[in-house]
Amino acid sequence: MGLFGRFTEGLQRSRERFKEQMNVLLDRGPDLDDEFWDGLEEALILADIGGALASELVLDLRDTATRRALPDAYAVLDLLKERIADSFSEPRPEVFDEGRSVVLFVGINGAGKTTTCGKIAKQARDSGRSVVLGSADTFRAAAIEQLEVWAKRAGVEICARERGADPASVCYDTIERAEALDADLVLIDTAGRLHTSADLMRELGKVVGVVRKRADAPVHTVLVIDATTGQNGLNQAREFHSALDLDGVVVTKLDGTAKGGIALAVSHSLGLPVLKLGVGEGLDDLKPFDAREYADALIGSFDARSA
Ligand SMILES: Nc1nc2c(ncn2[C@@H]2O[C@H](COP(=O)(O)OP(=O)(O)OP(=O)(O)O)[C@@H](O)[C@H]2O)c(=O)[nH]1
Repeated sequence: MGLFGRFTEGLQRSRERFKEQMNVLLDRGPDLDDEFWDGLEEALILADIGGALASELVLDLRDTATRRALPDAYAVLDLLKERIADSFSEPRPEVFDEGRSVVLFVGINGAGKTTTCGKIAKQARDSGRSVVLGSADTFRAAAIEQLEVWAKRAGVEICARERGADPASVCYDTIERAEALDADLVLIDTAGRLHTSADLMRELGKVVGVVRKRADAPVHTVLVIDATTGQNGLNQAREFHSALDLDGVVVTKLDGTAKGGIALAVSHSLGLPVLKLGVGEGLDDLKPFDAREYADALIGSFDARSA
C-alpha cells in the first residue's frame, strides 16, 4: 500500500497538526537554520512523540544533514519518516496472527479493551482461525454484555460468568473451553484499572499468573492505550509493563486525536511492539501495524510544490 495507505484517515488530525506547524517554517524557505531545527523539535513534541525522543531524532537528523550535505528541509522531512519507522520496536506476529496464543487485554478504564477484543476476534475469525473470548471484567455487568454482543457479531465463542465472579476462575474456564475446542486464539478482557492503584495492579498480576500457569499455549499480555490521553499513555505503559511484563500495545482512538505520536513514544521508550491500531468504533476499525506506513501517515508528504 502506498504513501497514504491504511492509516491515512486514522492519523489525519495528527498529520494536519504537524503539517500546520511545518508549513509556518517552510513558508520562510527550506533552509536548515536553527529556527528550522527548533521548530521541527517543537512540532514533534506537539505530535506527542515525547520530549526525549523528539530531541534525539532532531540531533540525529541534524548530524546526518551535515554529514550527507542534505540540500534542504524537504530532504530532512523525508529522512525523518525513515528514522521514525526505524524507532519502533520489532513486530511480534505471534501475539495475534500466528500460532496458538492466549492474550490478556489490560489497561485503564475506557481505553477500548472490550472493543479491541471484539475487533481482533472478528479479524482472526475472518482469516480462518478459531477464537474463544473470555470476559474476566466481572466488575462491570455492562462489560460482560458488551463482550457478548461483540462475540455474536464476530461469530465466536465466549466464556462469561455473572458480575462479581472471580476473574481468575473465568480465565480458567475460558482456557478449558478453548482447549476443548482446540482453539487457536484466546482473548481475555480484564477490568479497567488505574495504573496508579497498587492493589488493583497486584490483583491483575495474580490473574495473569494463574493464566500463565494454566495455559499450554504461549500467554501474552497486551496493554490497550487510548491515544487521546497523550503522554499519560506513556506513564500507563511504564506502570503496566513493570507490573506485568507486557508483550505489546494496541493504541486506540487514533481517529479522534492529534496525539498519534504516542504509539511511537511507547514503543521506542519501552521497547514494546505496537500490535494493532484502533481507528473507530466499528467492527472493522482496527488496522494492522506497519512502521513505515505509520511514519508516512503521521508526517505526511512535503515537497517544494505543496508547501
Ligand atoms: N473513536 C473510537 N472509539 C473507540 C475506539 N476503541 C474503542 N472506542 C470507544 O471507547 C469506548 C470505551 O471502549 P471499551 O471497549 O468499552 O473500553 P474498555 O477499556 O473495555 O472499558 P472498561 O471496561 O470500562 O475498562 C467505547 O465507547 C468504544 O466504542 C477507537 O479506536 N476509536
